[in-house]
Amino acid sequence: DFPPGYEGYHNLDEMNAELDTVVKDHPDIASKSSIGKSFEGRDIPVLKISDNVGQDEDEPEVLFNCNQHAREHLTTEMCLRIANRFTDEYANDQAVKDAVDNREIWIIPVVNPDGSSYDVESGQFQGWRKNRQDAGTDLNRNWGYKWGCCGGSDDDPNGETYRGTAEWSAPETAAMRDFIDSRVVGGAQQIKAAIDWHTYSELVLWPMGHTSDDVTEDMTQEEYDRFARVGGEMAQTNGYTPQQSSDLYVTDGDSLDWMWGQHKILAYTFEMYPANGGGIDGFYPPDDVIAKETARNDAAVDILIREAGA
Ligand SMILES: NS(=O)(=O)N[C@@H](Cc1ccccc1)C(=O)O
Ligand SMILES: [Ca+2]
Ligand SMILES: [Ca+2]
Ligand SMILES: [Ca+2]
Ligand SMILES: [Zn+2]
Repeated sequence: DFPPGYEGYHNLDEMNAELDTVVKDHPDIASKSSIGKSFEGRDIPVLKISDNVGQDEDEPEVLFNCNQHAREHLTTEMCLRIANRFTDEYANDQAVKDAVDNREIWIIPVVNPDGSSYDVESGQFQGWRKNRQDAGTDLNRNWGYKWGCCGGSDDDPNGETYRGTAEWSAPETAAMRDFIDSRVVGGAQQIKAAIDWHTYSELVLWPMGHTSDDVTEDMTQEEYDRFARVGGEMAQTNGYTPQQSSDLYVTDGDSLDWMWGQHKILAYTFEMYPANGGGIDGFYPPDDVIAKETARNDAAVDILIREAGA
């Protein structure tokens, strides 16, 4: 479990219990299911929030996914903040009610349950990033858009950005693919916008990651400009720095390139608090920052949900 000073973070059992409580307290607007299993056989839960939650309604869909990278535990707290806010506030916040009544919101708090569990189970942080398949695959280099194309990942299994043996070789990314693919209804992808949450550096990132070019075969100038405009709006509200993800460094097989390249989902990564933390310690802020550093993103989340209907 998490060490002393970190009790406020949810381990896997606590995360699942939290989702169950949300559904129990709000059965008409929340439901829980699984998108599949991790390498070690753990469920990867997904929460759906919407009016008439048991129906697939013709409403723009939005995806928030967290904890692709095991040690980035603050992101799980971000996903749980979204889950709680859009259910608890439904009755008394008109903006929240409008969002829930006119969107279908999907929340995946832990994409990498094996890695996340391994990172804390000894009671001492392991600084682990990858999944727990063999020497570990970096899930954010294993997605299937131009996988391994561009020097943005490692072919050494011991490397921190090891891309895996093939695109989708990690069960966790394959489960994400299958879930997102399943949201194509009548030939149209229903998920219009997404945030893939990471830590740390306080950045709002948009595709493409595999090249530093703004315009590519899969991104027009207009589409790039929309990413930048909305990214700038969101960064305005949380004080993060907005930029193309490749401005940070080139990546291939990352989530954003596939979500946009394959499905034209307006997909961002938020790198959360701290701005800089001096190496490994930056991944482990004490639990007394959770409330502030998750609420800090409420307005950006609202912008993304609005934008899904644009
Ligand atoms: N969270 S992080 O420190 O690993 N940074 C991310 C940054 C990132 C996120 C999304 C697309 C490209 C790059 C990474 O996967 O390297
Ligand atoms: Ca609905
Ligand atoms: Ca729908
Ligand atoms: Ca509705
Ligand atoms: Zn990350």
